Amino acid sequence: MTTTSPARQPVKAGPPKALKPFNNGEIKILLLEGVNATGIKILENAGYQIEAHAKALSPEVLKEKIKDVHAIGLRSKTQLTAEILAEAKKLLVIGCFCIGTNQVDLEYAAAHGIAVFNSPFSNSRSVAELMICEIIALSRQLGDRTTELHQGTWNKTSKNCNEIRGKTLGIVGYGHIGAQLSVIADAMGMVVIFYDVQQIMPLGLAKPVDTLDELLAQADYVSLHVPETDETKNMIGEREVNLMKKGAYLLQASRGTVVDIPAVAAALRSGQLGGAAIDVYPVEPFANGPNFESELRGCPNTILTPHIGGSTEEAQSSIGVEVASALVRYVNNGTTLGAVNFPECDIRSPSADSKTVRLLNTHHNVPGVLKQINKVLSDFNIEKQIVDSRGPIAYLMADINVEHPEDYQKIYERIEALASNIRTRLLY
Ligand SMILES: NC(=O)c1ccc[n+]([C@@H]2O[C@H](COP(=O)([O-])OP(=O)(O)OC[C@H]3O[C@@H](n4cnc5c(N)ncnc54)[C@H](O)[C@@H]3O)[C@@H](O)[C@H]2O)c1
Ligand SMILES: O=C(O)[C@H](O)COP(=O)(O)O
Repeated sequence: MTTTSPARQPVKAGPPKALKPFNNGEIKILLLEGVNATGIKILENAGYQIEAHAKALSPEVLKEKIKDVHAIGLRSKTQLTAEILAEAKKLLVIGCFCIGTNQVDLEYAAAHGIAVFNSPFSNSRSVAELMICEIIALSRQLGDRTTELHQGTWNKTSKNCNEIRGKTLGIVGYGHIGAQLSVIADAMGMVVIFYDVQQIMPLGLAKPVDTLDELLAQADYVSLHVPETDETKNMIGEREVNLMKKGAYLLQASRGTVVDIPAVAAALRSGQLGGAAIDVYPVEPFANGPNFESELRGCPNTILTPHIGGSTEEAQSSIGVEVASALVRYVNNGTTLGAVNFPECDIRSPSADSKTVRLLNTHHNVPGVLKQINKVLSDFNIEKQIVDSRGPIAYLMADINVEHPEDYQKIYERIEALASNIRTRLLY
């Protein structure tokens, strides 16, 4: 006789519980630098109180405004230094509605239990397309021709104007943008080489080179796509420009600190560089207006753009959705997936009919912490728990079954009182 074991029944899960903050009251969020309407809508639908500004705020005004908010959304201009963050006593989370996060003191934020999210690749295609446009524009001296004609000068010439087909593009930093640029340039018949500190799979016919110097010596066009770090500061200066082929072109849309501007301006004026397209600067004006000073102004065949690499409707719209959704997930559920300065944790939502309370605890990553936390929680049934660490900080999410709402305050106070505590939240 054969027996068949009964089919394993899935545990019935009801609709997920919409968790509410126990100790934060109404969530207030400050949005700066024209965060896209797609993001604002998601935050409005979450019921948050929103104050949105089209521009960055001065540090003095920001210091005041940040005191009262639980979340802040910004782009590349707003500098969230330790000094400014020190004023932000209620701040839970920062959303960088862009790729770069160098404008935020990430370590200070993590040490104070503030998670930071960004949009790692929603504007990569926009930047890559601008680079392609500029490679051709530099090769045909379009900037100079259009300026001359606007001034009434007809200057029909083919001197030093070239096709890009068969020319060598050297990409420095083969990440999201560099790789995207590589694919398009390859399809347009360029020879692509790249240099990256990591070993990355080449796309199409692209080939890695071992050193930056090697790339500079071989490329007709050098395009920079590295982040701002101590190592990339002034990565392209007088020495590097002189290693480039005479008449080669430089494209810079990474971060302003990566290029030594006076060295590049001198090379453009001497003819060592045949042209440059620069989108980012060591110091960028605080607001739009006639306020841009640079040695690059007036250099030959030099395209200057005001940090617009990622400024397309498509990029801004998807960044709005991506970052606002991450903020809502963190505030409402405690999920840190995608955080750039926090351990990444997530647990399944409890069902709507449960008596689950979710504990979120950022703590110092030291021995014995979990023993202390679980001592507090041991009076209750822990349904799920996850903890992860990143350097000196750790983050714990725990769903606990709590029968009596009067126990919420007790749990909160006892966890907050632990010496290891950085920040505690309860959602119920
Ligand atoms: N101009 C704009 O509007 C605009 C828009 C988006 C991004 N950016 C900037 O572009 C840069 C690149 O963005 P991404 O999304 O491609 O980043 P990414 O993190 O995907 O890629 C960066 C790459 O650079 C490499 N790298 C780091 N240090 C290096 C070094 N010293 N030498 C060589 N390679 C190094 C990394 O290994 C990585 O592969 C960032 O600084 C970002 O802020 C500017
Ligand atoms: O980091 C980025 O994504 C770019 O520098 C674009 O920044 P922005 O959103 O301030 O234009």
